[in-house]
Amino acid sequence: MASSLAMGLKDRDFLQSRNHQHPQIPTQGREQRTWIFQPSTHTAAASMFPYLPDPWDLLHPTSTTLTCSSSLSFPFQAGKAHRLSTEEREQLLPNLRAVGWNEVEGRDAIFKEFHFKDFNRAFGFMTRVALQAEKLDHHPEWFNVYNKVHITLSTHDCGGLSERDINLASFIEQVAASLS
Ligand SMILES: C[C@H](O)[C@H](O)[C@H]1CNC2=NC(N)=NC(=O)C2=N1
Repeated sequence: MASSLAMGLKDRDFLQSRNHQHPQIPTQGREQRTWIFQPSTHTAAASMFPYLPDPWDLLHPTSTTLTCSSSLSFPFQAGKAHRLSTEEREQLLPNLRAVGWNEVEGRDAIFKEFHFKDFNRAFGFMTRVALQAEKLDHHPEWFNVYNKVHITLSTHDCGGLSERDINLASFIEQVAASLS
């Protein structure tokens, strides 16, 4: 079954409430979720720091309707992470490779190097990613110099790649696209 790199932005509270309602029945097969984003608010801070994200946008992501698809089973953010199976890797990794993510040699992790126009954009990108990472309780390993950001994703809790990394990579792609 096809899966999409566009799946992202899965809200932990939402997942937990789904899990709470149906704890014994993990949903198998394709998941479709639609996220309706709210318009951005304009604040003094936003005009002073045009490339930093508006906190409203981070809590209520903006102005786009995003349909999220996943062929993987529910839940994945709540509960223990599991390493991606061979089948899941075959589905998901080509999508990631297509947008510049590569597997790390000698380690079960993925890596991508991002370039921005300047430091402001790089730091705005990192700020958005950091806040989402904290919300998901899933954090990137990263390195920044001026306009470059190197990101490695792996799940320490299970010692390798999990769907949490795919989810975060998907979010990262959306943020990078919005800043380029
Ligand atoms: C205790 C806490 O939930 C864990 O340490 C979280 C935090 N952030 C994390 N980030 C990443 N990349 N992998 C993890 O396994 C992980 N685990």
